[in-house]
Amino acid sequence: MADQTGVTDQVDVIVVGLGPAGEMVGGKLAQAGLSVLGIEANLVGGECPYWGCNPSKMMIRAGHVLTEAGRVDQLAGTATVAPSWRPVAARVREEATADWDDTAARNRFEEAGGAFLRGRAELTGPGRVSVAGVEYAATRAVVLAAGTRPAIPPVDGLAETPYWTNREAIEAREVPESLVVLGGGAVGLELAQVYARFGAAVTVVEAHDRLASAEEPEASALLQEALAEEGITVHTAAKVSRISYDGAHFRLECGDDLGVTGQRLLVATGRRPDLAGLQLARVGLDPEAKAVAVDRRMRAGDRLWAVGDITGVGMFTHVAVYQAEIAVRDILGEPGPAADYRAVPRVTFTDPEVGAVGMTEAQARAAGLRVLTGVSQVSQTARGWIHGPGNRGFVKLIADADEEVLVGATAAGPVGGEVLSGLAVAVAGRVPIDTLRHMIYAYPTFHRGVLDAVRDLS
Ligand SMILES: Cc1cc2nc3c(=O)[nH]c(=O)nc-3n(C[C@H](O)[C@H](O)[C@H](O)COP(=O)(O)OP(=O)(O)OC[C@H]3O[C@@H](n4cnc5c(N)ncnc54)[C@H](O)[C@@H]3O)c2cc1C
Ligand SMILES: NC(=O)c1ccc[n+]([C@@H]2O[C@H](COP(=O)([O-])OP(=O)(O)OC[C@H]3O[C@@H](n4cnc5c(N)ncnc54)[C@H](O)[C@@H]3O)[C@@H](O)[C@H]2O)c1
Repeated sequence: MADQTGVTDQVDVIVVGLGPAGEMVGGKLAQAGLSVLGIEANLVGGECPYWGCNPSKMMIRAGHVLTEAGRVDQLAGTATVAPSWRPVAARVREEATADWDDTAARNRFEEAGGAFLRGRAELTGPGRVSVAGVEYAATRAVVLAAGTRPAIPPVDGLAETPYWTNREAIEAREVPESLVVLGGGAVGLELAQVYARFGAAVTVVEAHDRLASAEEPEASALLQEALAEEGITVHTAAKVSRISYDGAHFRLECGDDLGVTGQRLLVATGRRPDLAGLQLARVGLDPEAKAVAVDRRMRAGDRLWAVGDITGVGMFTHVAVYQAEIAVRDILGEPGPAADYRAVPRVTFTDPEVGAVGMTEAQARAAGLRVLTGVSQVSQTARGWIHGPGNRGFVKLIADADEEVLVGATAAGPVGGEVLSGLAVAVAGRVPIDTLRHMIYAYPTFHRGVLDAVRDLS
């Protein structure tokens, strides 16, 4: 096999899937001296560098530049802005993805000492995996790191249409005249705003009664307002009953009185692992489960570990690589802390950017905590006032009144994901609220809004 180098049928460790999680586990175990076989069906690096985090953030960066340039008239003179998708598509091709070529990542893995096999793996039993009918055995560990794929809802007609997932949206060489985005979560919102900023007439259709429903309701309201201001149409609580395509346009039927049309349709309704395809039942695990259940050391069974999105936790690259480090330590028998998800940070890179960590207010109340909340508005801070146009946002803190620590926080605004950093430390480190109230915050920063929110806790 052309893609097969130094592959033997018995190794210490087999890693199934070389996305951010599997690449890290495989590379580190190989560097530690174990014989590692890494199996990847598609591109070494996974979803994040080729169709996820990196190219989408390059697109978002370009959209932000356009919007900032549009504010010159209000702040600094005059500017004429003429959006062009050409440099964006070129940068995604040339800089982010090397035209979807994983040679560099594969070399990196092999230079770390791993043996690489391109193919789709399935489990054949404990410690055993097969690819294209050839079986491989691992004496020490099989690590499942097969990630997820888009969850396509069973809407009548959808499967017969040429809909986009994140992959086509990232690979696009042109901006459609109109785009319908099904799903108002992270993928849908980030890409909806990018495409709108480059001239598409965008409609977001969300089943839940608010956008970004995993986050604070204040974040949902903020995003809805910001998107509307940019001309994006948002339908929430929309139940799509049928989708059709007439060769030029998609049409979504949402009940009796709403029909939505667009030249392209992006389906962004979540992601699921393909557990049946991995033949999970052959190692005694439930292939119908939503994710592979793991303990706090990423163990999923006898000589079996799972890391990354396939575990259903977080579904972020930073969680995937966090779990990978824990699995590496556990497989090597090294000491170190077990997984702790109390302070998982997450950022939706819209404008305003929504950063959050730990629990939302609703989650804290559902957990039975005696909850205090504190809110400040970016526009009412000195920095927000100086910033002017584009200063929408807030800080919301969730505190455990008995423990006198923060258990969650949201920082939404121009650099919400960066403001989040201190809040993530406060939640992870259980910094006493009294300390947060009496420490010094640099003037005039966006993060000074945290002090106003701390003072507002009640
Ligand atoms: C549009 C978009 C934007 C995103 N933006 C961000 C962001 O800004 N920040 C963030 O933290 N996260 C972001 N994410 C999420 C991030 O991409 C994932 O959390 C991350 O890629 C998970 O890594 P993973 O290794 O678990 O899985 P994946 O990256 O999905 O990698 C799994 C790999 O396993 C391979 N595979 C699957 N089945 C098999 C098999 N049977 N045999 C062999 N190989 C197999 C796949 O081909 C794939 O390469 C984004 C996702 C999307 C879709
Ligand atoms: N910035 C980031 O870190 C980032 C960016 C993009 C994606 N991601 C990750 O990728 C994963 C997938 O993102 P996603 O946005 O696809 O999933 P998601 O679960 O975040 O959002 C999916 C949305 O689609 C809606 N939905 C589901 N079925 C629907 C239907 N039939 N009609 C209308 N709406 C429907 C849901 O209510 C939800 O709001 C996320 O878990 C996220 O962790 C992260």
